Amino acid sequence: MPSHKLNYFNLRGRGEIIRLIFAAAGAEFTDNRIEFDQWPALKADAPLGQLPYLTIDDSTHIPQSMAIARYVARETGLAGKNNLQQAQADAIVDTIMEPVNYYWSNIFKIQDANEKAEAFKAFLVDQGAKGAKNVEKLIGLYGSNGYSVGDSLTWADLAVYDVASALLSKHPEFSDKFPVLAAVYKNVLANEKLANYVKNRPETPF
Ligand SMILES: N[C@@H](CCC(=O)N[C@@H](CS)C(=O)NCC(=O)O)C(=O)O
Repeated sequence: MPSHKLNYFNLRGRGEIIRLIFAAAGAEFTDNRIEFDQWPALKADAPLGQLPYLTIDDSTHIPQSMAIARYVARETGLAGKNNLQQAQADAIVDTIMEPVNYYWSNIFKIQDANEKAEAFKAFLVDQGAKGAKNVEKLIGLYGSNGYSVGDSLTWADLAVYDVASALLSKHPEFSDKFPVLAAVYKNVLANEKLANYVKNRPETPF
């Protein structure tokens, strides 16, 4: 395997799905966490002036979190066992990313704390719930035994875990509403490598 360096802020954000894939595979990578005050001086090095980007063999740079995650999943055998499973995993990830992208574009940037809390509450009952139901529907069609696709771990499980953990840590009551997501979440944490990674990763606000 070539060498990999993930360049991202010291946050989970759009970079954590990529770290989770490396961790699940037990694959080596350099986790280059950039502090906000370092970023202005480094921005010009990023292919699109944004993070994350992945540096392969110290020479090639790939931007876009989902393109990087899909590449790492393929490199590590976590993309799905065949072309069909890969499409199923992609469909699940795209479905999860719809509410997540809505959150980043519309809720995250609200400055006023009360307004933000109200907007987040509304988000959970509309975009959030719709996204979760759609993901549960796809997992019902493609997955089994706590796996989103087929009967083994794929990056779709890690995407479900990443989003569900942000939600379930603040709103544990959602496990009753979304039992299929909660089962994938539990299954991911039953994986020793992932449980260790999650236990030892840096604490960040999001
Ligand atoms: N579509 C891109 C979005 C990347 C993005 O919005 N990155 C933000 C951080 S999450 C960023 O680099 N912000 C700093 C900047 O634009 O200078 C992806 O998924 O990677």
